[in-house]
Amino acid sequence: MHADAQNAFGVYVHWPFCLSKCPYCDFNSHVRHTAIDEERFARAFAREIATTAARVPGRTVTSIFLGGGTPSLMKPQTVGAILDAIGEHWNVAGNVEVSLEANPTSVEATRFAGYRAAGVNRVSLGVQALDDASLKALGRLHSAREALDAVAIARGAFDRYSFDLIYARPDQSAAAWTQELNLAISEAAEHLSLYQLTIEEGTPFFGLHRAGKLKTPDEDLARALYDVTQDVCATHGLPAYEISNHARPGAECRHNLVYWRGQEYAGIGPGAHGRLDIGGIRHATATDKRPEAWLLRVEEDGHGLASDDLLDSEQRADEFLLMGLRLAEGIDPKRYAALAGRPLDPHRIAALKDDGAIVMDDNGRLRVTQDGFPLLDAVVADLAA
Ligand SMILES: C[S@@+](CC[C@H](N)C(=O)[O-])C[C@H]1O[C@@H](n2cnc3c(N)ncnc32)[C@H](O)[C@@H]1O
Ligand code: SF4
Repeated sequence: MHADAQNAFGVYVHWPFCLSKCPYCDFNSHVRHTAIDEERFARAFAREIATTAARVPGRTVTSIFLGGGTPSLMKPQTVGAILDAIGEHWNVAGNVEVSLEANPTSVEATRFAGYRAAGVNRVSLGVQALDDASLKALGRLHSAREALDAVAIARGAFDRYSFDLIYARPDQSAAAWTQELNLAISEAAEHLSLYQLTIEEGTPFFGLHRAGKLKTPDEDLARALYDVTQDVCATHGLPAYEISNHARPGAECRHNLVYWRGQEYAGIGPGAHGRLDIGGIRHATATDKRPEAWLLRVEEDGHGLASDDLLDSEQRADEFLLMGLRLAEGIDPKRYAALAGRPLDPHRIAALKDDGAIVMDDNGRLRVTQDGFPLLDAVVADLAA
């Protein structure tokens, strides 16, 4: 049986606060200049977990991801209270993966030891760049040295750690990125997330880009940077298992695989998304993004849901395609057909194969090729049309 047929159930918990807002980021993150009442938030998280578990009881949690925002601003006791609540309302697999996102600015050894004692067994650090000028341009509060020190602390505290870098940054050459990537790989154990800088609408970078004050690589350079990323990582035993994620085989982030394989997950906390199967129907849930409004809603209603949409078979199949084709393992077209009630169009498959954008492998799985990945959105749009 292929791994994506196995039962998996993830719990995503969103901590929505950061020390400062990075100018490229459009995640649900907020800066507060007064102390955050973590105990009150922890009670609200526990309450929303209880309410969600009542909707999807009896699940065995295989992964938990504490994401943000900056979850490493939480006290270890807050993390412990959240993990205890999950254990109280669902079964938890013996080998559960529990990841926490950390910002190098808020990493210290004692705090990491506290997270480990609370049950976290994997950390993901937002390093973003390994040179100080780029970090400054990205509005980060840490230096490259501090980032590497945080990686060393992570290595000392956890068997499993990963870090994120952003590439295709303004003025980045392929030679400089190759050097930076080699340094990153020498510090990475098993997993790296390598994201191309996206200019998100509504961010300060968007305004600067539109005004011509921030230049991102042109198409050719972006492609060269992408190719360098694939080649250098694969050479060092960290092939891409997803368009932006690289791991030694077996060290993939199990939680993120839940999303990409179209499996079930609960979304807890402000602005968290979930996919729940209730009575054979998939629900797409989203909570209120505003931290304090979410808190009040949970205290009043037991949950902070802002929307709970039922996905029809077409929507479910499209989502399966969109997420699954990001993975190097691709998708099982039979599962698509079962979800959509019709197979993918064989003419479109043939045309994309002729273009070298997709392949059908020996196990009958449909996969996007390395040439196809930079055009992924177009490939998906073509197949789903
Ligand atoms: C939600 S952030 C959480 C990490 C943590 N708050 C930090 O910044 O260290 C997750 C990751 O998304 C990536 N990211 C955020 N905005 C991005 C953008 N506009 N383009 C590319 N990557 C981005 C960064 O690599 C970041 O580490
Ligand atoms: S990149 Fe991370 S630290 Fe910066 S605003 Fe976004 S979530 Fe916060």
